[in-house]
Amino acid sequence: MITIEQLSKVYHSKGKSVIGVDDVTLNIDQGEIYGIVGYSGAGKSTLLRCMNVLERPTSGIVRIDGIDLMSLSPKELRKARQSIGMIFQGFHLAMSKTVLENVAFALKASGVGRKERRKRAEELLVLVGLDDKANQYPAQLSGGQKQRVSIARALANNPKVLLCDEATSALDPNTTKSILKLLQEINRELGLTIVLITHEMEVVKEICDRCAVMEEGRIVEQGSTYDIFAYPENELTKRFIQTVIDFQIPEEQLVKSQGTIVHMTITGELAGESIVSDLLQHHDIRGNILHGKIDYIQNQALGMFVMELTGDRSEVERAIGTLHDKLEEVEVLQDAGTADQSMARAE
Ligand SMILES: Nc1ncnc2c1ncn2[C@@H]1O[C@H](COP(=O)(O)OP(=O)(O)OP(=O)(O)O)[C@@H](O)[C@H]1O
Repeated sequence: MITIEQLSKVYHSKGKSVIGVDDVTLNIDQGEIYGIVGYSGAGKSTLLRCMNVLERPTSGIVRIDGIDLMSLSPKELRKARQSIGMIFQGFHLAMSKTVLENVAFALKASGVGRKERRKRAEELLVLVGLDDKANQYPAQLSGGQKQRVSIARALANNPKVLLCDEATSALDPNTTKSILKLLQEINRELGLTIVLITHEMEVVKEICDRCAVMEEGRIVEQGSTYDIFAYPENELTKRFIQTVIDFQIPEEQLVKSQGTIVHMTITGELAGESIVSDLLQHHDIRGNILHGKIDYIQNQALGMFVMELTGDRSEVERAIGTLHDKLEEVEVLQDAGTADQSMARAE
C-alpha cells in the first residue's frame, strides 16, 4: 500500500544542511498498523510528512496504492491526499466550529453537499463514540475526546491510509489506551492502513503489526513487532524495549551473585511450557529467578527470564547447553567466577 524507496530529505537553513531522512526504504502492506519509533530528532515526523508530500522529499520515491505522489500535479496531489488521512499530537481542530462542523468541514473541500456532509459527519461521530458531543466546541472536550474528533475528521473522505503523528503523546496512559483501541477497531472494521510515529515503545507493543526503529534519519531495524521484541539486534532497539520490559539486574545484585547468570527469551508456544522447572528437575543445579515476565505481544506469549544457576560448574554448563538446544535466545550475562573477581576488585 505504501512504498518508499531510497527517500531522503535534506533541509537547508542559514547556510547549513540538516539531514531529516537519510535513504529510507520501506514497504507498508494494505491493512496493517505500522509503527515508526525513535527519539526526538530521529526523523519520524519528516518521514511521515513525506508520505503525503506535506514535506517534499529531496530524492526518492513515495507510492501510495501504486500512485507515485511525486509525479502528480498540485491539483492531482490534492485529490490523492483525500485518500490519506492524518491526525496530530495537537489535534489541529477549528476552535470556533462545533464538533459536527469540524468533521463536516473536511467534506466541503471534496464537494459533498450540505445535507450529505451533516449525515456523514453524524455517522462518523457515532463511529468514534462522540455522537452526544456533536454541538459542543473543542474547548469543552478532554484531550482524548478532541483526538476522537480529529480521527472522525480524518476519516471523512474514506481514506485508505491514516497517518498518525504522535497522536497519543499528549494524552494520559488510560486515554492513550482508549485511542489506540479505537485506531485498532477502525483498522479492523474499515481495513484502513495505519502508520503511526511515536517515541513510546509501549504504543508499538499495544497495536502495531510491524515496526521500524529510526535514528539519525535512518531505519536501523525493522520487522514484526513480536520479532523486534523477542530478538532485537540493534542497541537502540534494545533500549526502547527495556522501557517496556526491563530485565536489567542491579549492579549490586550481580556483585553478590555466586552463580552463573543467564538471560533467556522464551517465545511462542514454548512460553507456556515448564522450561524452567524441567531444567531444574533434569540437572543437579539450583536456580534462582532474578527477573521474570511473560508478556503478550500481538496475542503471542513472550517470556523473558533472568536466572542465577548454581552448582557444579560442569552441570551448570550442561544445563546452559540444554537451554541452547530448546531456545533461540540464551545469553550468559555473568559467569560463576566473575562475581568473585568483582568482589575482589570491590575489596
Ligand atoms: N523545517 C525544518 N528545517 C530544518 N530542519 C528541520 C526541519 N524539520 C525538521 N528538521 C530537522 O530534521 C531532523 C529530523 O526532525 P523530525 O522532526 O523529523 O524528527 P522527529 O523524530 O519527528 O522528532 P520529534 O519527535 O522531536 O518531532 C532534526 O534534526 C530536525 O532538526
